[in-house]
Amino acid sequence: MLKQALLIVNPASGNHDNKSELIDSITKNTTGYKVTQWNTTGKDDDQKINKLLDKEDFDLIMVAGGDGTISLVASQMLGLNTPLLPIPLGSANGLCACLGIQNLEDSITALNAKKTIQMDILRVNGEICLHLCDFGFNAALVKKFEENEERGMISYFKSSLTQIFENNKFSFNLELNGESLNQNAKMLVIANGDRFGTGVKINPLGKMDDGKFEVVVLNPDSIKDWTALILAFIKEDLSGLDFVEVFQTNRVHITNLKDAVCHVDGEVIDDQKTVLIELIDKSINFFSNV
Ligand SMILES: Nc1ncnc2c1ncn2[C@@H]1O[C@H](COP(=O)(O)OP(=O)(O)OP(=O)(O)O)[C@@H](O)[C@H]1O
Repeated sequence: MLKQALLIVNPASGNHDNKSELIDSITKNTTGYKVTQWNTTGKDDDQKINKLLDKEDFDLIMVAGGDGTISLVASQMLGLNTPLLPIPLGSANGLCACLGIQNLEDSITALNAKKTIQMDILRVNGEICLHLCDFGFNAALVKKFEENEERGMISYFKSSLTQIFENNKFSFNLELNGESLNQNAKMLVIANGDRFGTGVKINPLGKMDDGKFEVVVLNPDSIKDWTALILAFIKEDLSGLDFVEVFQTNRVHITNLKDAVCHVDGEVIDDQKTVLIELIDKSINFFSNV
């Protein structure tokens, strides 16, 4: 007897010319499943997905979209045992990058290998966060991208250089592991995963199923520091850099003293003066290739 799969598709995510063929090939490649497709609408999708999941018992949930769509579906699956197969059809796909899923073929590989992890989930001021949340340098880039039409790696590189020369300085108070720490930083990253969607490994210690997350404080101040940081990213090893500190925890309270821009899984959230980030006691069963 065929198992039941729900395929949730965001028709508006990413920028794929051949999206409908990709969606068709998902159904063709999931042999053994009867696939029901449901498209997001951009309005009250959380409630609609909640109803769908309530109405029927699915054996598999597939989500084709970007981080925002995967996060939306995941937020309705807390406490469910049903595995979630992410299919990277967004523009950045940071979460999928951390799961070793770069494209549709990788999703199918993970499905066929039946490899899943019980992924830790963070809550950031009440909102679900699967992948990472950061303040300062990278969040300002994400915000520029949201406001700008320009896309692609060249534009990302140009914006990064501008940001380096702008040299915006931020400071934060962190309450974690029973300590209160004041930190100056160009960027503060709260990471469940190990990398950005661009592939840059910002958190080499990151494991998404280890019951903790990392707080990475980066404060490069000179061209020499930035060069050392870029080399460290290439080597995927941030150890030995005196302007980088990494803390592991399951709860941090952040006071954003100089109003750094913040984003959660790629969605910019402005005016976050105080932010509580904690691991919640429920995980989600995600297909993964790592
Ligand atoms: N049918 C729809 N029409 C327009 N917008 C939609 C529709 N369905 C969902 N959305 C919007 O899509 C956004 C989420 O997109 P998502 O993050 O998945 O993709 P992305 O932005 O292309 O990728 P990434 O987050 O990886 O950069 C939400 O803002 C949601 O409101």
